Amino acid sequence: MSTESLQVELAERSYPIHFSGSHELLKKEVHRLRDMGRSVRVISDARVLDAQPDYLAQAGFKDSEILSLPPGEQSKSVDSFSQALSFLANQACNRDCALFAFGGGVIGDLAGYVAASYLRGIDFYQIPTTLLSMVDSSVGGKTGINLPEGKNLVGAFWQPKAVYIDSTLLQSLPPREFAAGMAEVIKYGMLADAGLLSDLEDYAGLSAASEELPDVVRRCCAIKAQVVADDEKETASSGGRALLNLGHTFAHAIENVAGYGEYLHGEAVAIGLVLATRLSVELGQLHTESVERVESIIASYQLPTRLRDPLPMDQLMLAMQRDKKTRGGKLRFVSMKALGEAITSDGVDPKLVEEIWTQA
Ligand SMILES: NC(=O)c1ccc[n+]([C@@H]2O[C@H](COP(=O)([O-])OP(=O)(O)OC[C@H]3O[C@@H](n4cnc5c(N)ncnc54)[C@H](O)[C@@H]3O)[C@@H](O)[C@H]2O)c1
Ligand SMILES: O=C(O)C(=O)C[C@@H](O)[C@H](O)[C@H](O)COP(=O)(O)O
Ligand SMILES: [Zn+2]
Repeated sequence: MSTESLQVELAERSYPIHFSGSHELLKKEVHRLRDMGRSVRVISDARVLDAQPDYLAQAGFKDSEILSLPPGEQSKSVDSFSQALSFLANQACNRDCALFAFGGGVIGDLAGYVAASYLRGIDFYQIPTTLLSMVDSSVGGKTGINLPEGKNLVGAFWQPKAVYIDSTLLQSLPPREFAAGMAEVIKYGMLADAGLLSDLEDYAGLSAASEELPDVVRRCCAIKAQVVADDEKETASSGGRALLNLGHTFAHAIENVAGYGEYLHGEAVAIGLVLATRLSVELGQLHTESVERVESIIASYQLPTRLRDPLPMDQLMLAMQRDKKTRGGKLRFVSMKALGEAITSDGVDPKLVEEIWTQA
């Protein structure tokens, strides 16, 4: 098992993802920035700061440099965005200020978008504290916030300068949040790595204490780093970065229609992965037994495979129309031609999609 850093190769915007010794490396970077006369600020949430009260101080941050927001998806909003910008402006942060995100995907996405926007762009670093943010959201530079009309409808591509992954932070993560992160891990197996998917079947469950976990996290980051390096801004006409969206056209509609926070992002992704598998079967790309296999893997990681209660079809279909992959009013999905090999499928018949929703 390698613990060496990975590099996201993006020419002058390339950056490392650190695994081993990441807390020490973070501390060094904070000192380096201060030695250069630069200021540092952190955006985090109250639950993370409660669960990890000493982590930031030990890395060299002062309390006055930290903005604490309420935990949860509701903080990925225009209001929190505005509050964070005012925090920086009130402290007279200049362009030499470096902003650190200490939290899960909500904090990372929000802080990244703040960094992309404040003074037209300042340096940004990711310190992910959830499994989901370690394997997915801290890497790749998709930043943004939600609107009442749809998930992640506002944002920017803004790459971090470095990502510091310290899996000891997961010791305080609640089991439901750990499971949510596993949904994105399963997604990587389904979209690009059949071997990872069978390993997940063999493990039949993982926790923060599992010896296999660091390797699983690194494998996911390696897939993401490669996909992002090949298609940073999701502009490939087929395949490319859009493949990381497997299950998400369904998932984002669920999150939006049920109300943000009702389903965790990972829980919605888990249901979306089952629906994307069903869609692939209906499109003639996968064997029907794949549905049972995917459901069984997802359930073995304590994730839902179905909606708790039905959601209104018209609202789900409307939310899907706002998906960023939609082109010329036509729905574009990520499907699979094999478990472990995703593809993009254009112009999927909305009637078929409605039929798939009835099985959610
Ligand atoms: N930018 C991307 O590429 C990308 C990828 C995947 C998901 N996302 C986004 O990420 C978000 C979901 O992220 P998430 O699942 O990390 O949720 P989150 O950021 O809401 O964190 C989950 C919860 O766990 C708590 N928490 C975090 N770390 C903790 C720790 N170490 N100990 C104790 N509690 C801790 C938080 O306070 C929060 O209540 C969604 O908004 C999703 O859209 C973005
Ligand atoms: O990094 C990507 O690209 C992804 O699609 C990763 C997803 O897990 C993530 O949820 C992302 O935020 C979705 O992006 P969106 O463009 O569909 O909003
Ligand atoms: Zn996701």
